[in-house]
Amino acid sequence: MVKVLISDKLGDDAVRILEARKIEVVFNPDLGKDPAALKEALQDVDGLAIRSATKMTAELIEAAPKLKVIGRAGIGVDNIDIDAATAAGIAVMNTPFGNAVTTAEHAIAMMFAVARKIPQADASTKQSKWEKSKFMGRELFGKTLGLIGAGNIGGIVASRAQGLRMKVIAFDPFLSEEKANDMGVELVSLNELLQRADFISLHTPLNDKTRNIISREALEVIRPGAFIINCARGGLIDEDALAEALDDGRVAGAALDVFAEEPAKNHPIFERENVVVTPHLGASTREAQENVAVQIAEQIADYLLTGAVQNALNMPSVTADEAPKLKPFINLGEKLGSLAGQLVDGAITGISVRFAGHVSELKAGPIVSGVVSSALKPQLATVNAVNATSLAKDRGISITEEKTETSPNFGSTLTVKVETANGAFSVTGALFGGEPRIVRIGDVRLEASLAPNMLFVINEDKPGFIGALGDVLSDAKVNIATFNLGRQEAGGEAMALIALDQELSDDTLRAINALPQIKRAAPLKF
Ligand SMILES: NC(=O)C1=CN([C@@H]2O[C@H](COP(=O)(O)OP(=O)(O)OC[C@H]3O[C@@H](n4cnc5c(N)ncnc54)[C@H](O)[C@@H]3O)[C@@H](O)[C@H]2O)C=CC1
Ligand SMILES: O=C(O)C(=O)COP(=O)(O)O
Repeated sequence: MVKVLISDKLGDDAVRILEARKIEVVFNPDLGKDPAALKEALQDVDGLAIRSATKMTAELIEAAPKLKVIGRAGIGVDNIDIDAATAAGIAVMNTPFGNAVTTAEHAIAMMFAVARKIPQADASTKQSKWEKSKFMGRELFGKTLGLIGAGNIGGIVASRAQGLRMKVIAFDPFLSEEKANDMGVELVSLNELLQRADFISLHTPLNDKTRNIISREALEVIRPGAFIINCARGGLIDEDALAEALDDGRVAGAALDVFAEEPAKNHPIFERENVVVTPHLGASTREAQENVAVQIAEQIADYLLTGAVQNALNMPSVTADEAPKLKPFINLGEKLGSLAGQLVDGAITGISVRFAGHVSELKAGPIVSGVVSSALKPQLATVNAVNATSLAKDRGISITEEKTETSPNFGSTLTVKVETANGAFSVTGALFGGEPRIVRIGDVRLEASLAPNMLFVINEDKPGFIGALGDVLSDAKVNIATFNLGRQEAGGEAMALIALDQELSDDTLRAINALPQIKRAAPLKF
């Protein structure tokens, strides 16, 4: 039975959805905070659903031998070592839209809270102080809001702020002018934003480019009296420099939902009067949590049960409709890649996949990943379908695809060509009753299904060879299951793919290679 662990606080709907799909669920919402216990619990799970409290480090990923998917019920994935997950063949998914509105609303709420000192006024009033003049605020109308990052959440914040009649400018190097125009947002440089914005709100992911984007230097050029709102990630701001800027008045106030270290307790910035804080509540509404719980449970179940891939950060998407159509071709591609990868000599420099017939209408990415991972397997033990194309790229191996709509003799064929410095090897396959068959090797037609143990032979097409080969195998007590022959012309070069019931020993292989007609004999494993 497929097993999924939920190690963070997730809506009950997630458990209901997974169990309805006959998945065993272990729901322990406190496990994410206890890495040692989490490590133990990861031993035998196929899927993991998390929020931000669970930190999926390389060490934990390594300790999860069966894990196939990590599902983040939310947006930010900086708590997951995606490179380590990819290397381990684990799909990483998030729910990019489920909590975006809620988080944008929190940013707007925080902007109001810090501009009108609502939390401070609330606390004082409840202490019966009635400090009306102490809590003089700032109006948002007509002010400039500077967004650092204007994607999903930033875009929603922009539209809400425009409703408040604020002027919205943004620094986002990946946002096109066209999209910014559609949003009614003026694109500016980071420096210009810092100098012009009355309110600055952060909405980028945390990565090496964005870490400390509000640095000490940035705080030095910031428009005096600006407010900063951060509902994205703590690591985006140099917190020590912010504390100083708050103290000397350069920054009028800060509203922080997120912190470099979480949970943030006794943080020095809490002592500042002009700071409003919440405990990473951006996504915490009933609506958003329902959305992300349902979405991640469905994505994890789909992936584990059908192979459909949605919202993955390290794999191409495959819809639930596409998955069953792709599956047999992925299998065929893997077999062809494996055959070619086992037979080429020397480091692979290029892999090409030719799609002919109906298969050319399917999504190529997952099939190509299957081909590349199985072709590279004999040379790269760590390769898998998730990391195959990126590993190939790192090694300078060219990956090409070609599509033609017709396939003369079959409904669909896949041809895989693997190149090395010593030459190229190409093999074509098709599906017969949904099962992979080899239909051509190089220019030679032959028809063979694949078995766990096989022998590939190239020989001179002369009488007596098959009998001699049969004798060697029979002496070694190796039974021939199927024998598939092909040749271009009589008396020329012939080829055979032979399925064996037993594994070949080195001695038997030596004896086969010693046969006079033999040009090449190589064992294959599938
Ligand atoms: N406080 C909370 O509870 C929540 C926080 N978040 C955080 O909000 C972040 C943003 O979420 P979305 O808007 O959905 O992501 P998104 O991917 O739609 O938008 C991010 C934007 O940042 C931009 N960007 C990337 N690198 C940049 C850089 N170096 N400088 C400036 N802009 C850059 C991108 O081009 C993109 O437009 C998430 O990554 C997550 O960390 C998300 C949900 C809840
Ligand atoms: O979705 C995100 O990126 C968030 O930061 C939300 O975090 P949470 O699920 O509330 O721990």
